[in-house]
Amino acid sequence: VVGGEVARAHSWPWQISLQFKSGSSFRHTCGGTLIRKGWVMTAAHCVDSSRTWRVVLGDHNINVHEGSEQYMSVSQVHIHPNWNSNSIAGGWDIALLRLTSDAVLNNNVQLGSLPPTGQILPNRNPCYITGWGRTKTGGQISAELKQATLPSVDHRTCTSSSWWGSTIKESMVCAGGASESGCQGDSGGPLNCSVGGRWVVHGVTSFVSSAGCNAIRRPTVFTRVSAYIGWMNGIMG
Ligand SMILES: CC(C)c1ccc(NC(=O)[C@@H]2CCCN2C(=O)[C@H](CCCC[NH3+])NC(=O)C(F)(F)F)cc1
Repeated sequence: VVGGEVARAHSWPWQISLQFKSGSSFRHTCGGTLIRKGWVMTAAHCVDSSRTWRVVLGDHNINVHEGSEQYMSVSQVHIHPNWNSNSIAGGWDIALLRLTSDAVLNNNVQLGSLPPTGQILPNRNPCYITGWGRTKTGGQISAELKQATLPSVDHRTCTSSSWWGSTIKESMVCAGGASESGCQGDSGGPLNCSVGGRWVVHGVTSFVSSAGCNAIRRPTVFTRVSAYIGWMNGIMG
């Protein structure tokens, strides 16, 4: 996350760290959202390589064992069937991870709320991106979970020629302001939007400009969760 601030610990208790085994330890690669006790929603581009995954729940500083963490193995990766790893602009950048055991819900670990099918946010709806991604273009990932306000940018603006143009599909959400954005390592994590006084996960962090994370007129692009409710329910049962 570029800009914003370090989140108060466990204030986004559905945020997970997706990590892969590297030698004898695990490395953070993406974010994700706990949506059922046994299911995590993330980005397809995070899991389209065969690795040994683990999901860490209830984390704040990913480099420190704080005692609030739950370490879960992944028994199945369900990547959207239409996902094409050669075309991030094609959309479909969503995946579900089946955990080997159910999370224990508590103050540090809670389920994220999903929007109803088809719900589209009004322009400039208040939203926060959260993640342990890089804190500036080409920088290091953050040890502590960060948050930044990213007002949603409506489709008409985001698809205009001086913005992202036709790269943006109906199944995507743009959000970002001047200096705040997502960055590498935030992929797969939630775009948390305030709707009716409650936090609803409206986006899965998908991509930013290859010219820089907070490039002007290239807001962060998210998979629109409300376009995939049916698919997710079909998988999770
Ligand atoms: C559609 C096309 C014009 C296009 C648009 C944006 C990009 N962006 C990128 O490639 C930048 C640079 C590093 C990774 N990255 C990204 O946007 C990666 C997803 C890459 C998936 C492709 N393998 N996502 C993220 O960094 C983010 F923001 F989600 F955390 C690449 C191509």
